[in-house]
Amino acid sequence: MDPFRFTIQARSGRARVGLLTTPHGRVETPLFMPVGTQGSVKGLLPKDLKAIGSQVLLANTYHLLLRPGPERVQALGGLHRFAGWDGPWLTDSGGFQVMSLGHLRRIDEEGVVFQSHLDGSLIRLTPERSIAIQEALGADFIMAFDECPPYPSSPEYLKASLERTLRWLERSLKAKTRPDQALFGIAQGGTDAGLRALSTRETLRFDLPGYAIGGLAVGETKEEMFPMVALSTEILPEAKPRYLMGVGHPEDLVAAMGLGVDLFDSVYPTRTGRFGSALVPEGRINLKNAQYLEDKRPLEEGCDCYACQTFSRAYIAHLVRAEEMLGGILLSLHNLRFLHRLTERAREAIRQGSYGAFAREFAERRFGKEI
Ligand SMILES: Cc1ccc(CCc2c3nc[nH]c3cc3c(=O)[nH]c(N)nc23)cc1
Repeated sequence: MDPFRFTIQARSGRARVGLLTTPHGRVETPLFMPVGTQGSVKGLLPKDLKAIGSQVLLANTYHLLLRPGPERVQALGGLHRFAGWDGPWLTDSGGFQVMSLGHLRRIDEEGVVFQSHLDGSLIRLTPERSIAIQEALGADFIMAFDECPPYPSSPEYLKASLERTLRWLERSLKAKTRPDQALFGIAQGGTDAGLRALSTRETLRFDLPGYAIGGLAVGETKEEMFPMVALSTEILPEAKPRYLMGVGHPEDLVAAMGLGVDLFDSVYPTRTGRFGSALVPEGRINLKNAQYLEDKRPLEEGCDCYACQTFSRAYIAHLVRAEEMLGGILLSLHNLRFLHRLTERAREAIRQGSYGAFAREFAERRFGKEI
């Protein structure tokens, strides 16, 4: 039986509720995946992540290659055992992080050569090596080795890059040996509609358990990004999960779920939490702002998370000012719970056939009035 079955449970417009089976349990989509780049979601305990409804965690090939190394993680039982998360893991293929983090020295047909951002040593990543690393780490979902072109890029560059990414997808698939891992292809093409359609269609020639929409959330405007998301989900097969990489603002999740996206990731909720901000229905509040020092209310009225059930905005504002670790921890916990509650409510609305009303209500609260 297929270890990665995806069945649609309900539809409302283009939005859909899916059930995705993995070797580490079944998950319900649409869902948001917390980013644990180095094998840890910064400041949060796996048991607390489970308690707030996290289903799939993300880790990174680039970072774990540099430290502690895939062989060590494998020898210690793989990601699930090593990092104490027995639910599904997803690893990115490393190319994106090389572009955005490492000191990229060369990119050619073979792969990329980059300098480690830790010790400056030269490292080569190829499709074959990326797959081997992801197999050693043992994630349930692994990504094909791709190039995410910088934004903006010329149509000529975008075309050459997406063609190379397709050759790298073929090499990634050939290098795969584990049947208990699902390889996702990643469509590129930037914000050029013709090239986006071309890349998506060519990626679909590979029969894969899921497809990622890559090359977006790299600095383009929402006006440029969303037509590409809409175009992608028109072409991608209904029966397979769609993963929009790097999208994590609440309003963007609501819009993209309405366009039929199933999986999301972003560092936004945890990073903005560490920087002292809380996600609320109206948008975001920055607890560094003095107005919260007397505010007895929870971060968000009606939120069921430990931070909102236990502490006031005043206390968390104090922690943030005092640079106490607990400040960032409580805000990260709340922000992730906020996104998990958002996707839970979205799934419920889809089951009721009323996703449109859900999206409208969300937009009214988010954009209807100033904070
Ligand atoms: C741990 C982890 C962090 C981040 C990611 C996704 C990182 C990410 C993007 N983030 C924003 N836009 C993005 C585009 C791409 C892309 O085109 N290709 C790949 N491989 N990753 C992307 C995956 C895992």
